[in-house]
Amino acid sequence: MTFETSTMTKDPILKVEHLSMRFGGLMAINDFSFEAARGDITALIGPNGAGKTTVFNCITGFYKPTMGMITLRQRSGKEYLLERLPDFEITKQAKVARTFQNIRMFSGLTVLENLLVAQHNKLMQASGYTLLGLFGFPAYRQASKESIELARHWLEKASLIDRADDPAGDLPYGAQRRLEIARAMCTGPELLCLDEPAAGLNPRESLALNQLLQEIRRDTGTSILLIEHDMSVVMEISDHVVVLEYGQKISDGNPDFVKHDPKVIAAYLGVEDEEVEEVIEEIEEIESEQGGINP
Ligand SMILES: Nc1ncnc2c1ncn2[C@@H]1O[C@H](COP(=O)(O)OP(=O)(O)OP(=O)(O)O)[C@@H](O)[C@H]1O
Repeated sequence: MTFETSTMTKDPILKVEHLSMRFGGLMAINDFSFEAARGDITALIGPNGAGKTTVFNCITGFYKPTMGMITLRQRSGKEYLLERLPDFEITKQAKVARTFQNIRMFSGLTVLENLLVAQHNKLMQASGYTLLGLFGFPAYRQASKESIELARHWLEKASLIDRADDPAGDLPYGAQRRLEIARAMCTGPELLCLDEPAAGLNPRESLALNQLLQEIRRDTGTSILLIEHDMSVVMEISDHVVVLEYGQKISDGNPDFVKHDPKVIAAYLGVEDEEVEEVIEEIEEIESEQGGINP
């Protein structure tokens, strides 16, 4: 289950090139390009309505972009042009998993059952897609055993093992968010896309989320792309931050670079360019007093 960090390369797993998305008269994304490195946690941030979810929806196949190329390169070297694939193939073949801004799970099923449902494709394949296969094939029995083991593994990682037999809908909000991530991990993704995973979490739940994501990166080498408004999460766990404003990229670099970038500060605070220097000075003062800032 562990990934050899020594074999981890910094080649891009995802390349988004000249992406544009038009909704009628609105150009929601305009000639947007960025790369996410394999094994990194890359954060996509920006003010409300900047276009972050639209970019996610293009990557995961919910929208077909008006223009542009989205290339996913797996560890094996196999490449997929995501803008040409239907969404189910993006999950199944290209191995991109996602979670949503609003939690989506089977709340009447148990926590464990939610993770087994996520492995449905693998189990059906092992059954040979026949009823007889479901009952008779040793391959199915083996796959079924492996699915339960994988589910238990991710329940432990997400600190949910004690709740395995409870209905998913009974879990507290932060635990439901971790369940969504555990469920996505059960599909064995190469790229995990998380849409605002920290939304609505209290500080303790937020810390548990940070730890889970860092563990996923460290132990599996899975690349993570996340949209997040909570800057404490972004700055704490990201290797790379890309900033969008009005559908265009305004900054791209490591968290330290981005949080001091005048363009980012101006975008978040809505101040004029000439006021930015003044604001940076104020922020630096606060930073030296408190030991950390958010743009
Ligand atoms: N299906 C759609 N049809 C029409 N306009 C849309 C659609 N989806 C998004 N938009 C518009 O595209 C722009 C970007 O929206 P998007 O949801 O991608 O921004 P966001 O950065 O994710 O915002 P937030 O942080 O508030 O979630 C907005 O002006 C939004 O109203």
